[in-house]
Amino acid sequence: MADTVELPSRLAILPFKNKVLLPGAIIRIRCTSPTSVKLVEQELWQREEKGLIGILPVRDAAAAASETPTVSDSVDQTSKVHHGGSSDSNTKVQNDAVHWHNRGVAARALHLSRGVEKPSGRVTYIVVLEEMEQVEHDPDFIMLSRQFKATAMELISVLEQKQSTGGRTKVLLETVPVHKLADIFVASFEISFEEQLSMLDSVDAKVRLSKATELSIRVAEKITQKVEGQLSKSQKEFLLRQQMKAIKEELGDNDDEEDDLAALERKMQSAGMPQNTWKLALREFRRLKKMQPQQPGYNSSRAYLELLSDLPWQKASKEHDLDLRAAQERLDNDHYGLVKVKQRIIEYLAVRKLKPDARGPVLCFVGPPGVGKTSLASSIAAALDRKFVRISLGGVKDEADIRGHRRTYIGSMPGRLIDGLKKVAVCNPVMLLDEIDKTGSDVRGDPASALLEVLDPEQNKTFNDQAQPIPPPLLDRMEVIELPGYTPEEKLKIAMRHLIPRVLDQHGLSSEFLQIPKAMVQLVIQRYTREAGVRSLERNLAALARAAAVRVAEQEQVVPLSKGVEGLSTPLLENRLVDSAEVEMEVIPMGVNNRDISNTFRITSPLPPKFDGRETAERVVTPGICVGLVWTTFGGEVQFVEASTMVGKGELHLTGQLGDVIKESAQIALTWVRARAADLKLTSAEGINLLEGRDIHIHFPAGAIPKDGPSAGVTLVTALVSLFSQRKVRSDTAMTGEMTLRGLVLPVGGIKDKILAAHRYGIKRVILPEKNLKDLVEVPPTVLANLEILLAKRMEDVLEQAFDSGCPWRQHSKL
Ligand SMILES: Nc1ncnc2c1ncn2[C@@H]1O[C@H](COP(=O)(O)OP(=O)(O)OP(=O)(O)O)[C@@H](O)[C@H]1O
Repeated sequence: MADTVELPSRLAILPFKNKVLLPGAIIRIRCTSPTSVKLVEQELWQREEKGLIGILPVRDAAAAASETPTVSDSVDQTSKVHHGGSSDSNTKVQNDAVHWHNRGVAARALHLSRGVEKPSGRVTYIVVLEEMEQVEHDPDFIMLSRQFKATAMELISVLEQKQSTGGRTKVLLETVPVHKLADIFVASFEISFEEQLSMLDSVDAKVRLSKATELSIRVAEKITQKVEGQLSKSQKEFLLRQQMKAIKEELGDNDDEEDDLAALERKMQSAGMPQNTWKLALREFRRLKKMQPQQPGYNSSRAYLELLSDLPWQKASKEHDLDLRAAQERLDNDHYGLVKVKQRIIEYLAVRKLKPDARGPVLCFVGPPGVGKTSLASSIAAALDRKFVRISLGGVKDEADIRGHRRTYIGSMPGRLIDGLKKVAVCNPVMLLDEIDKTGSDVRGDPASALLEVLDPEQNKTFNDQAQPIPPPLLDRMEVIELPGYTPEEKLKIAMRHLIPRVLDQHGLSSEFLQIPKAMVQLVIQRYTREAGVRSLERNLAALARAAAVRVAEQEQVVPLSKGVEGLSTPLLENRLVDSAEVEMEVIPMGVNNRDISNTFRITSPLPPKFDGRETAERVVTPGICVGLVWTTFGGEVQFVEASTMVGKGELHLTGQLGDVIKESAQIALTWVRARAADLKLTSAEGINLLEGRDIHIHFPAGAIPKDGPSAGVTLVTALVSLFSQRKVRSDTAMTGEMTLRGLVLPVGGIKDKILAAHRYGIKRVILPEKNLKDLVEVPPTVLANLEILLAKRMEDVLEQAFDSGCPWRQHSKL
């Protein structure tokens, strides 16, 4: 820092061409003109102590041309002016043409060196000058200085991001008195001559400080603009923040950022994090406090801490003493049937009651849609008096969706499980991970492995699964509970006891207003739905309720109506069922304005029902078509197989959504039939051997359900034999089973579901592998009573049963 010195009343003036020595700055100049050399010699060189000199800017001729008379080329002249005076350049200068600025600074020579140019022998001086300045003690000045220092720090950070120049400048910040920094900074900026002059003209150091702050912000902005893309946005933000900060400080407002951080800290403290998490959070918080909001990582660090504070570390649903009877009642009230499943749940609850900290099982519900997997999970939650959260994993391909992103990743988000916990806001919910089988894996990692970690440790979770491949190690951690499809009788009971009351309630109706008779529900089940679960049934019932709601609402407005009013017999339910129906419904008396306004009515829709039990008969009209029973993600399904043939090279073509296993089965079937072609004497109506020089095309037409699995073997052979022998298979018969190349019929899975499907389609006869006999115990007797079950050991047995007149094989072969 320059010492404070008494300035002499007269000072020699050195002109400074197009440059300004700003207060606080240090500058190195080279004096070459005879006048300035003389001045330096007199005023500085020949003195013993460090000399003082005045520095006054002068305008270059070109720069001044537009506004002032031409100045001499050589402005390197000296003049004597009163220090600090605002002497008028027009009156005091020797040469009128020179455009002297009216304000300058007093400078002290820090260093002098003399040189002699060769060969001219001209003497030159190099002078290092420092502006002399008085130290201020004004509190406002000190405040402004500090404010400037903060801005300077920010500017340095911006510079650091651009280039690594921070080190030296930072040292400057530490060592140079704050009030001088402004001048030094401004002196180093690339600003216009005019701006420099304006700085110089600000004699008041406080004004200079404010100007310097402003300039620093502008310079930072300029740099920011130069820095490409995304950075510019964050830095602009920073600049705005700085400006806001400066304004706030000016107004004496509290700093927002600090307030925010203080609030975050309070939130963290009250979140009740466990010790190790708390330590981690605290470390992160300290890091955050040191960061500038525009700094990369600030936002993600903050979001992370916010999330940690938001998680329900301590908040739990209160655990009541488990009342097993009440839990059983609850499960029974919510769900019809599902005896085994409910029993398993009660067992689990009993174990929990005896050993509350026991590691609970992860239950994995497997079954077709609409069989109550989700609602059962929510019942478990209700029975446990806990909150319920359903997390859909369908379509998750990225491990980060489960595990969460790395915190430092831009736009990072917590995983779905943590997100679920945050939403449910308690730490002990019943969590349903829905559609776990629908997760896939790709380059972004394997969600299943992340799930494995999640499910392995102490947590009790309920799992919803639709029986597509789940990696074995993951499946290993779960207890699989199957929920098969329902029989029509079970569906009827579910509808009467559960679905109808719920649907009515959802539509603002009650059984007082609307009664849907049993026969009608049966009709809906048989003719309008063909599903393993009850979702479509529920939708149809809801459609009826909506129709009734409209009518009830209309009646409320258009009263009074007497009994038997014609208006009510209009096609109320037309188009209300999924595809309309011929149904009867009763709206029983209800009171509106104390009057009975309703009655019974009948609706007849001209539209045919969706399913009428004739479908299989209609489809199995030509040879080559056969009815198979398959297992898909929708439970058991009836599947039509169509085989046809055309001239070709004996190739096999398969179409439909098929898996590899079915393709293999088709190859085996064809090989088997070919091997027996001679015995079968398979010829077309025209007497051509159908296997010679012909391509075979097999198509699986129904729906867009991907089919895989081996259970189509016998169906494929039957379809081929039917095609080649040109004989129709029985349309009331469906079959399932795999077979070997030698014709042995092998058992297959999903028998119960397949039989339920056959029953839904109105099929009367089912051909099963003999070894599947044991599976029939699972099939409800009401369903079995309506079916003829035929057991097959060899392929010939199947063929024997599939055709009206016995096996074409037997007719043709000697076997
Ligand atoms: N046994 C039952 N008793 C009473 N209601 C049932 C029963 N089974 C299913 N439901 C009802 O059927 C509807 C569909 O069930 P839910 O949504 O739980 O099926 P889901 O098996 O989870 O289907 P998805 O696999 O497609 O999610 C729900 O309203 C549910 O309450």
